[in-house]
Amino acid sequence: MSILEISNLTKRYGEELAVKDLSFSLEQRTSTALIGPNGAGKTTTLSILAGLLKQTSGSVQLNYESGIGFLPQHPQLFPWLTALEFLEMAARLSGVRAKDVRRQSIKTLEMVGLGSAANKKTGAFSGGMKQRLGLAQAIVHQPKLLLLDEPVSALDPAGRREIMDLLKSLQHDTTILYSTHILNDAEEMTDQLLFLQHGRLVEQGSLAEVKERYAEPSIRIRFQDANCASRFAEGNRWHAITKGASVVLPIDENGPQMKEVLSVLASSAEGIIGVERQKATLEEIFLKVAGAE
Ligand SMILES: Nc1ncnc2c1ncn2[C@@H]1O[C@H](COP(=O)(O)OP(=O)(O)OP(=O)(O)O)[C@@H](O)[C@H]1O
Repeated sequence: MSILEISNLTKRYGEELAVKDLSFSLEQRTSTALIGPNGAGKTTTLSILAGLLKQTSGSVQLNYESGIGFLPQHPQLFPWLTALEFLEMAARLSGVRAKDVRRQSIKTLEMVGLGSAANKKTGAFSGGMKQRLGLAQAIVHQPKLLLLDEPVSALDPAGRREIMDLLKSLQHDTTILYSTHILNDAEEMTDQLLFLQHGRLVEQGSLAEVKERYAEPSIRIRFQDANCASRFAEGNRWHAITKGASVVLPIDENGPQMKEVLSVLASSAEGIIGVERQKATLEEIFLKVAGAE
């Protein structure tokens, strides 16, 4: 069952059309990545869904009663409060029962890796710590729907890893819609991908579907080192692209040219480690989708 249905959502800021005729739905307990370049309309969409902004037209239908958790792109924390004071306030505002506020706040701070900073003032927090506390206020009341605007962009790789793992652990009973610029993260946790460009949905589907749609037949030949790779690529007739110690050939592994490539590899190339089918990364697909507009 879908938990949220968005139909023909449009938002204008005066003359500026920030979101155009957007339709999609979120199935229960799935995660959806909203990706797109700067100004694509991600924040506008999430803010409408969170009820902070009113759409110009179109509908948002929420098919359940319980609350929503929202992490804005730049969470407002009160610098004079400690992390625990802030989170207790957020817990009360989002309807956590008075007797559970303290326990639930401490538990949530621990979940986001801020257990030892509970009594520090948020004014002294680093960007990453602020992001974690922002996430804590979004999940402190255990919402069934989480809307997260760039949840990991302010974090370093280790912090991103930790928060992605936390989000994945929430997935079993939460529906998550998050925007991100970091395509590796989207690749890691997503049941549905939504590509926004100039406010329009330009591509949509599961990661596997989208990858299949943009898959271009090619093979990657891995060599011991970059010298072997460039020697093989030199003067070749397959439009080879050398990438470090690998050579990518834009040919179909099941096509007629493959036999020829294999016979050259068998007879002359040194330092070959392996041959594999080349898979498109989300980054490459994103550039293609964005470039095609
Ligand atoms: N309050 C506003 N008034 C006027 N125009 C706005 C306002 N907020 C956003 N816009 C415009 O709407 C468009 C979409 O902006 P939005 O912030 O939703 O994009 P985004 O995908 O979240 O971008 P980013 O990745 O940079 O956060 C942009 O062209 C932006 O300039």
